[in-house]
Amino acid sequence: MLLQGKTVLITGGSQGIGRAAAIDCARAGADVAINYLGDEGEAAEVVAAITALGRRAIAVRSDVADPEAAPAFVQAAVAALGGVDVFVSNAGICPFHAFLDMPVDVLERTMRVNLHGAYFMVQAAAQRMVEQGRGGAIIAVSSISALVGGEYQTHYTPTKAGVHSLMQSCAIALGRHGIRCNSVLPGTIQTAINQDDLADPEKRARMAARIPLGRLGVPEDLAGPIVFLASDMARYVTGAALLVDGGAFVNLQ
Ligand SMILES: NC(=O)C1=CN([C@@H]2O[C@H](COP(=O)(O)OP(=O)(O)OC[C@H]3O[C@@H](n4cnc5c(N)ncnc54)[C@H](OP(=O)(O)O)[C@@H]3O)[C@@H](O)[C@H]2O)C=CC1
Ligand SMILES: C[C@H](O)[C@@H]1OC(=O)[C@H](O)[C@@H]1O
Repeated sequence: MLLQGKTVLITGGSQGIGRAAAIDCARAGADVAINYLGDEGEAAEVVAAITALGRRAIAVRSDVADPEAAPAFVQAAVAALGGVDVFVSNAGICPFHAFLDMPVDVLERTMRVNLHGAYFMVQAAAQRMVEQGRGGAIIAVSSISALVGGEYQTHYTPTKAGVHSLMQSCAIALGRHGIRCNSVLPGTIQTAINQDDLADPEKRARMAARIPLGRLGVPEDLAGPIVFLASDMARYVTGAALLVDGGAFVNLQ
């Protein structure tokens, strides 16, 4: 099994992409700690699903935007599961809004959760990995939006470009410790984050029409690429960005 004996930490693991990644990491042999913010019931379901696979799991409720949350999450995972081998920085929000009247609080919250939150969490995980002295793998969930714009995502796309850039710089800073840092760039994946946006049938059809593989993504489409980057199969891969978008990005005409 690709992640046998590893401990994986995932932020935003209670639903969507984080949930699918948490369960597939467990299926690949890992014990898993998830962080989440809102629904305790959903987090408990993920823990139950992982336990049913014969792996250990914990859920820690905290806001990734809070700098104190990062060391606390890592410490809780170490206390319960024994260490940190893989860290997946996934938690994120995308409150769609027009540019010209963007409220300051929406802009700042999006930056704090998506970018500052990723920074604090990745830093705390890396500190622990360096202390352990056995290397590790860090994967950030960036986006196709790191490479292309969105009319109602002017506050969001810079955070995703930032997360991608964070992984590139961390690959350099942490390479000497045997810690690999990569990002995945999902296209449009049907989750709670875009439920309202994709409720417009015309927009949904337009988004799907530009995807060569012929459909929008589902969270499970990200799980395989994340497990791969977490595993020793990717042992010489660092500083890379893996588009997981059904081909949407390359489809100009
Ligand atoms: N869906 C898509 O099309 C794409 C998504 N992405 C990225 O994937 C990541 C996951 O998104 P997705 O699965 O779609 O979204 P979901 O809304 O389904 O899941 C988001 C997860 O993040 C958690 N979360 C949100 N805010 C915080 C916070 N402040 N602190 C801790 N946890 C938090 C949520 O917890 P809770 O539910 O408890 O609040 C939930 O577990 C995001 O970074 C997003 O930007 C990238 C490209 C495309
Ligand atoms: C939330 C969006 O639907 C989703 O998030 C992204 O990062 C991409 O822009 C997707 O379209």
